[in-house]
Amino acid sequence: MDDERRFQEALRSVRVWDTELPGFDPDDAPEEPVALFHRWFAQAVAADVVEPNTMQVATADADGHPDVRTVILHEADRRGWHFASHSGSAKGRQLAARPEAALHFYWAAQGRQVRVRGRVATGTREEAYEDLHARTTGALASALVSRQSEVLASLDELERASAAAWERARREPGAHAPSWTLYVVEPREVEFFQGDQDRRHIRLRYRRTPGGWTRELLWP
Ligand SMILES: Cc1cc2nc3c(=O)[nH]c(=O)nc-3n(C[C@H](O)[C@H](O)[C@H](O)COP(=O)(O)O)c2cc1C
Repeated sequence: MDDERRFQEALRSVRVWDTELPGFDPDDAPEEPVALFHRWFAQAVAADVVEPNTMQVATADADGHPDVRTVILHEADRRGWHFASHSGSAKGRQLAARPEAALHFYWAAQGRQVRVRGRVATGTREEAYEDLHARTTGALASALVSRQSEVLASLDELERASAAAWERARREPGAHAPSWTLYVVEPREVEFFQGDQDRRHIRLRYRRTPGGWTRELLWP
């Protein structure tokens, strides 16, 4: 059997939501989307969802071509959804030129998806510093290797730069990582999707309106 055939068989053998899924009553949803996100996040942790704090961030480049990657959620509050990265990376440059993003969470064990769209605010240098130094030595070492998304000549070069960054992070825990930047996606629209075995999926969208948030159901 060739690889393509094996791939197709593996693909068709996968079942989606072949498990007990939680319910979701939109009438019981709070007025603000971040409150529902907090509720769902706590339920994801309780349900042992693997790495529920990872999310996909979509941006667009100067030609309008979409781009997407995974990052770690650092906070979700009234301001928005926070993550951190290097200002010189592809996403950093794209956000500097066009500060708009979409976020995506998928928690498979619960058949839940959360989507956020909005403008992206850049945190201050102090906020980025505080955010980074509240994290692990590994996070600091990684931030000190600041050439994210540049072409790498060899794995040896990475090995040397990483070893030097770990050594510095251990010796100088207060070191600055100048390109490390905090980004906050300020929600304009947030959608909560609850999958259902009978495919009567529930979608609840929050839209920011002058008076606050409008909630509406969407056809699945
Ligand atoms: C689970 C996981 C978590 C990640 N977290 C971050 C993160 O918090 N910040 C970050 O800059 N990159 C993170 N990355 C790496 C990004 O996905 C991506 O490779 C990198 O940021 C370069 O993206 P860009 O070229 O679009 O800028 C993570 C990757 C994975 C798989």
